[in-house]
Order: sequence, then C-alpha cells, then structure tokens
Amino acid sequence: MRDFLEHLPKAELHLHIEGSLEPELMFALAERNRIQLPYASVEQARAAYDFSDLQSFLDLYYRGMSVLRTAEDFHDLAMDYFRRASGEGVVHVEMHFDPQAHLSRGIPLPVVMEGLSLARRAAERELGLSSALIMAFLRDRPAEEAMQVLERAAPYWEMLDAVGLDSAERGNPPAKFVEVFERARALGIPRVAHAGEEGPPEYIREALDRLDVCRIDHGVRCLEDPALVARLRDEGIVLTVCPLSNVRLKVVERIEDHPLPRLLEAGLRLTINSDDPAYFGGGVLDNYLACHQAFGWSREVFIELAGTAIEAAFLGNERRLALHRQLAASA
Ligand code: HPA
Ligand SMILES: [Zn+2]
Repeated sequence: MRDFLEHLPKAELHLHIEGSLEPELMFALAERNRIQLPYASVEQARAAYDFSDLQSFLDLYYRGMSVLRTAEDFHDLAMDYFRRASGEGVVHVEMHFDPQAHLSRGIPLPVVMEGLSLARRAAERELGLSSALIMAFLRDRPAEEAMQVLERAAPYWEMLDAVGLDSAERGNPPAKFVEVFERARALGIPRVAHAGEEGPPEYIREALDRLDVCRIDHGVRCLEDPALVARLRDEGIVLTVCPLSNVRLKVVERIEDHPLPRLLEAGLRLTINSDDPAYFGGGVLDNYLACHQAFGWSREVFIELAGTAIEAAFLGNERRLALHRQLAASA
C-alpha cells in the first residue's frame, strides 16, 4: 500500500508554507541571518512541538518564521518543501502564506513574493511540480489591516489564485472579514477560509454565506450540524482535511477517532492534506498512510480522494486533464 500511495499523483490543497519550515532549515537560516533561536538544537526544537490546542501551536509557528528575512530565505523555504513533497508523489501544491506575519516583523511584501515566485518557477522547471498561491489573512488581527494588505498586494493580484483566512479561529468569525472578501470577489480573486477546525459549525455556514468561499479548510466540526452536512453534500463543497494536524492540535484525541470516515460516509467531497508538515509530524504521504492504518481504506478510496483534490485545485484545464490522466494511469 505504501508503494501505491507514494506513486499516486497527489495534489495538496491545504499547506501553510511557513509551517513547512523544518528545524534543520530553521537553524541554517538563523545562522545565515545571525538570529538567536530559543532552542539549543534541532532535537530540542522538535521536542518543543507538543501542542495543547491551535493557539499553543501558533505561538511557536510565528516564532519559528522569524528566521525568514530575505527573498532567498523564502525561496529556500518553499524549494525545500517542494523537493520533499515531490519525493513523496505530490504533483501540485497550493500554499497559503501569511503576509501580515512578515509585514509586522518589517519584511516587505515584495521580498516574500519574489522568493516564493522564484521557488514556484524552479519547482515547475526542475520537479515538474505545479503550485498555486493563497494569500491568507490573520483572523485574529483587525479586518482593516487585512484590507490594507489586500490593497498593498495590488502588484501581485494576478499571481494570487485565492485569498484565505487562517490563525486563531475561536472568537474571530468569518463575518469579521465580509468587506475584505467582497473586495477580493470584486477583483475576481477566488476565496477559501479555515472554518470548523476549532470553531463551531456556524463559522462554516458563515464562510459560505458571507465570504462566498469555494472550499472550506478543515471543516471537520460540520458533523455537529446534520443540516449543514446535507448542505455541504448537496452543494458539493470540498473540505481540505488535515488528519495529523487535527491529532497534534487535539481537535481529536487519536487518529482512530477522526471524523474522516463519517464525513466520507455522509457523501462529502474530501481531500487529505498536511497543513503544517514540519510541526505536525508528516507530509501528504504520511497523512495518507495514517488514514490507511487507522481506517483500513482501500485503494479505491484513495483514488477518489486524490481525484477530488485534482478537481478542486486552482488549475488550468490542460494541467488538470494531465493530472487526471496521470491518476488514471497509476490506479
Ligand atoms: O492549522 C492552522 N490553523 C489555523 N491557522 C493556521 N496557520 C497556520 N496553520 C494553521
Ligand atoms: Zn491550515
């Protein structure tokens, strides 16, 4: 099964590129930029990744990214991830990035964009890996700040495949960002949002109704609301689920308790993703493997999940067709 899952062409729709920063690269960049890390070693950093909830993770996530300062750093970060992902059979990556987390440290947007763009082109050329870019707003920051970031990103609007919404969910409902998402819609930029990870099912409804999103990131708490589940099924809304993330952030206690089998049984369109692979103990393949071990899913289930990811990705027709063909050939 490992061999089969490794060779399945996998599209990843839910990844925070800053969450792909492995401790080894964190230390290398800290040295290059003469930054003092709060960890004595790579091992000590990994040992600190013991989270009780989303916020306890976010604290280390924002601290970790302090080593990212130059365009070269952002290039190296993304390229390091693209190489690893490609090595485990990932053919397309849609990456969230958090401009506010960099602007607030004095890192200008062009630095981030230049580094990520260079890496995307290199990945296409050297690995045959395609990618999409999702500019995320930090929901625990003011909506006015998000609006300023969207306007500041004007030179890059054409490069954005979508805008998204991440960071601390509880107490920061999607409705807070209605104006920003309306502006994105007017600009013709698609929209996604994290909802129903730690927040209630109502946030999923709100993201659909008020932000007009085309996908829900996580969304696992929809099961608490049967009418919402029926709606997600009827409207064919895709959830980008991250099982190992949900275990590490204690959304569920054990992978065996994960709602994925119930979501699948309910007829929802699902994809499997890594979220923050450097912090949550594994990439896309590890997430697929964990599902196989926990749920005993057959090859057909994984083919369906991989197919849904290709369908729901921000891809041009030609690339989408090519990936569908690749999937059919590997199945
Ligand atoms: O898993 C996450 N949830 C919300 N915000 C995030 N920002 C990075 N990772 C995450
Ligand atoms: Zn996420």
